[in-house]
Amino acid sequence: MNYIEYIRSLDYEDLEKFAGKIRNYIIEVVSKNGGHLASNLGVVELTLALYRVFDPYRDYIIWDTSHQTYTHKLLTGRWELFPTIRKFGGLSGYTNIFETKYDRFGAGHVGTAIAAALGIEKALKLNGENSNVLVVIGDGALTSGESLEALNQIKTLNSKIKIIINNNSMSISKNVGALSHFLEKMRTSKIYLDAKKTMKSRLSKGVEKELKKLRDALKVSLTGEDFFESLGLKHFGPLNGHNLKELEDEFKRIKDYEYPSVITVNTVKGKGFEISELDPEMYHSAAKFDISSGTFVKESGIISYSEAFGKTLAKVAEKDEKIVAITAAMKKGTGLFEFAKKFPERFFDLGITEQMCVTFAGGLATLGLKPIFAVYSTFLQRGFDQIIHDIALQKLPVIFAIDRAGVVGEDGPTHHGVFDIAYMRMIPNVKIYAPKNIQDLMGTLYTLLNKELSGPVAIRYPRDYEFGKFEELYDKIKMIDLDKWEILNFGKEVAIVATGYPTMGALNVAKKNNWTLVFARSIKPVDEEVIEWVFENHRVVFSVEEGVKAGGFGEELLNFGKVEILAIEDEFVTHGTRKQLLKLLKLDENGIEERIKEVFERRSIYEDANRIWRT
Ligand SMILES: Cc1ncc(C[n+]2csc(CCOP(=O)(O)OP(=O)(O)O)c2C)c(N)n1
Ligand SMILES: CC(=O)[C@@H](O)[C@H](O)COP(=O)(O)O
Ligand SMILES: [Mg+2]
Repeated sequence: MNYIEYIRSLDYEDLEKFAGKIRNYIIEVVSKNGGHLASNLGVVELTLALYRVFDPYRDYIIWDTSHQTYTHKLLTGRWELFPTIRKFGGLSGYTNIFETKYDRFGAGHVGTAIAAALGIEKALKLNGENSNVLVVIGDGALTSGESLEALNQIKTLNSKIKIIINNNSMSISKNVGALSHFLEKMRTSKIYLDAKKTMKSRLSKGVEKELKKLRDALKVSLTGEDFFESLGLKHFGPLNGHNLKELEDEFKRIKDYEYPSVITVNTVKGKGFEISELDPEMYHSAAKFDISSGTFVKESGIISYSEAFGKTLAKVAEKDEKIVAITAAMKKGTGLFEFAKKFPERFFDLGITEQMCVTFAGGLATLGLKPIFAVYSTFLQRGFDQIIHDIALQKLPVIFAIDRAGVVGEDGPTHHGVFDIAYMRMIPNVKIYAPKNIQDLMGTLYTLLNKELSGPVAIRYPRDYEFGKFEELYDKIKMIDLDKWEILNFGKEVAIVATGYPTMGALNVAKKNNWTLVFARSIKPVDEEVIEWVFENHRVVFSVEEGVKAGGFGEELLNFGKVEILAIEDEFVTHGTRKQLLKLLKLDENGIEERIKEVFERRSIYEDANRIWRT
């Protein structure tokens, strides 16, 4: 069925009913699979109106971040497959050019759409093609550096793109920063909206030009100088993002507009499902939930790495006023909730500005504060230059709490945190630690916060959890000799040197097979005494890490002897549960054992043959 033709055939009453049907379908599927519920519920009408006026099969509609593209997916040929979304082998939770070419540009990270759209528009022009190029971007994503860089070039590039701002005043948490205040004023200015309505109804067609002038002046007087117009874009709206007719009328009006334009659309994040409307932050990236109560389906008695990190930080910070925490719009995900509540003056949510967060932390560190930037591994990729140029070069004692290190699960390849060992390890002056479990993460953090640091430090930990209670774990917390590797099992022939999350699985394998297991909490520096002992006393040495092989921990060990590296090969990892992916990568217990036995057998056959040949 061609849903684009179908939605165009409906009158507004039926279209509204269809919007309801889409909402129910999204709620039903997300309740089973998890996903970006609130963001998607907010853009149902926006997507319908947009696709009645513009053509997703002909025009180029680029969705920023693309976590809000479920309606787009449903309308562009994926209705039946939708229940597979985010599941292993199923649809991606984001736009993906390998899924369909009507996902015009893949994303997952914030702020890429305007730049991509400008490139696409230029390419179309150079190819002699003529299609509309549009961007749909959230108010949160709009504030990221890359969006602002691209906005700044629109006029110079003679672009005609149309940018639709989905203005719901939310990033994941409340949106922050001056631009968000500007949008918020636009959104809530009842006077503006009312005045606009009155003017429209009172003035005749002939004075429309005057009306527009008046409207612009009014906009400026209420919100300050119009940010977008000062960049050379025409600014329309704000529109009611849940009024299909209002949206459609305005989209039609600007369809053939010859200038670059911005249309602000006010939406309610979580719209149409009371539970998510009331708490859009909780249902931004929702786990599976019970539809009637909204309760998340999760095991009881568990604690996540993020939670343990955040609670430990908040506790230690009670006694140390120098500790300050930074997030790039990820307060909830990184577990900084408690810290933010307890120490608002020492907590900084700088919006989606990973680069800035790194340098900001550097500034804090120069004057003796103890900054800790809690950030997902995949998003810290944005701050790579800043880590080198602003932090490491100057040996500034900034702690990078790298959450979601390793495979993250259902978010897939845009979000897996598999590159941080490689991108941090290559930088001089940086120390990197990878705890083996939650107790160890707490001890590592506690130690780092209680000692004098000589330069930047990273701790990496996964999107995972364990059974346990924070208070009990905190009672057992102790200072750790961080750079000392620990031999957790003494065995024969084979030695496994493991770092981070896979260590505990590897330990079971080692015990079962009477092999040596060394836990390398410190990826950098290497404990040279222990690694030399390992090579002197074992026939085959394996390294295990949850990260890419190229530039990873195993490669560091190659400087000391021959190592069989168990890590992620040179490929992007798909989406699925963390368990499924670790199995796929052979980094779970069975996989580690299987690979070691395979290599060990191969090596033994080779060595035996060699011996026979020599005698
Ligand atoms: C570079 C980067 N940093 C952080 C994130 C995490 N993140 C995903 S969506 C989002 C909020 C986006 O807000 P907005 O664009 O307003 O979309 P909404 O969900 O409100 O519709 C954030 C911070 C990301 N995807 N990419
Ligand atoms: C779209 C995005 O980048 C975030 O919403 C991300 O999906 C959150 O991931 P967690 O669920 O791991 O916090
Ligand atoms: Mg938003």
